[in-house]
Amino acid sequence: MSAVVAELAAVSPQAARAPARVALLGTGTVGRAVLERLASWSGTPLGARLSLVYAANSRHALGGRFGLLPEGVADLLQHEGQPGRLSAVEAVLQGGYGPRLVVDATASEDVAAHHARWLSQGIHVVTACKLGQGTSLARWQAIRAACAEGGTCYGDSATVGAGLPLIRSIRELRAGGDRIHAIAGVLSGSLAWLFNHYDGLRAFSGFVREAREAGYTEPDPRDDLSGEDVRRKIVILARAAGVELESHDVDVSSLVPAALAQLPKADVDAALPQLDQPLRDHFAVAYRNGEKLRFIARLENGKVRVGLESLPGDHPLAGGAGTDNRVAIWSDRYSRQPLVIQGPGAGAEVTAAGLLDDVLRILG
Ligand SMILES: NC(=O)C1=CN([C@@H]2O[C@H](COP(=O)(O)OP(=O)(O)OC[C@H]3O[C@@H](n4cnc5c(N)ncnc54)[C@H](OP(=O)(O)O)[C@@H]3O)[C@@H](O)[C@H]2O)C=CC1
Ligand SMILES: N[C@@H](CC=O)C(=O)O
Repeated sequence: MSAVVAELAAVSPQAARAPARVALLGTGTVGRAVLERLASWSGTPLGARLSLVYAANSRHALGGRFGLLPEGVADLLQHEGQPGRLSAVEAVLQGGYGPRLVVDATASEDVAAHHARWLSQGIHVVTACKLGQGTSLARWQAIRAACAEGGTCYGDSATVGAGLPLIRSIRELRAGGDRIHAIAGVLSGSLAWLFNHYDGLRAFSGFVREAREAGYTEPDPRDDLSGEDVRRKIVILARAAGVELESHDVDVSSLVPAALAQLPKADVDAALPQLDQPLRDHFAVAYRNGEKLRFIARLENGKVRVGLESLPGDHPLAGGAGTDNRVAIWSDRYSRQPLVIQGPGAGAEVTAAGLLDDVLRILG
């Protein structure tokens, strides 16, 4: 029981049982799945612990002091939502007794820039967005300082491995006295899916469109293909491992040709075939050597690199299927044989479950 809840329980047992008030930002692939999971909890003990009091996307926002029905939110937002401002989040979470939480299911820089502010005001933040902890060191430090100032928690399980126990395992190893020696693996669900399906015959761009339709890519798939998404994830893991590096310390080899990188987002889809020939060439070389293409991030000796590698088929990092992330962690106790964590690393349902698991962990 948190100190605040214990204090409330002494004064008013009813107040101590008040449900947490939750603001959901983002109603896209992941946000919709959060709403579906919340709706499936309706009338259950889990559902009774949370009250969704605010929901917003980039166009509309909806507040309901006494709670919104998750199943009706998408419709209501479209028909009755008002233009939202991030400053409204604090106001709508005010009042009442329960803990206050923001769930960030956006890929928005503006929203990430608010994380530290909310945390310092006593609002917990649970996020799937990596722009909070995976960009500048200054922002990462500000988030940690804000948690200490506000007595709040930052739920980040969904930022790497879509909720797989990756960040948590690294933190637990360190809490148990281990030093982390190295981390290596596949950290992108969409790139895992692409290289598990690409056969060198059909156009790579077609597979990219399929991965986007399935909800595995970032809103702009160039964020995956350029290695930027993986850069953010390995930065988050490295910092959790005690290596406080800057984003630009990571050596990233992008798959995106310069001409494609420069296009406005609206023109990207038509230009995706620019990927086809270079990827066909990479595949042909790997195939001739009996190897598999994998997009790998490595933290070794304090240095971090990210890029496409051609690995023998029986290599420990070449395994897995679908969107599987597969990550090896070497530490004091796992010095010869690494701890290996594998499982789906992208997808709406696993990510939404990872977010809501963090919410429940914070509520204790
Ligand atoms: N997809 C996946 O498998 C995984 C995704 N993630 C992360 O989850 C996050 C969301 O991804 P995904 O759902 O796929 O992306 P989508 O593009 O499907 O959804 C993003 C949502 O954020 C909303 N949004 C943008 N800016 C704001 C804002 N200022 N205020 C409120 N809402 C805003 C968008 O609004 P609008 O609808 O108006 O455009 C949209 O609803 C990303 O950070 C991603 O990296 C993490 C793990 C796995
Ligand atoms: N676009 C990301 C989604 C999860 O973070 C990925 O492909 O892994």
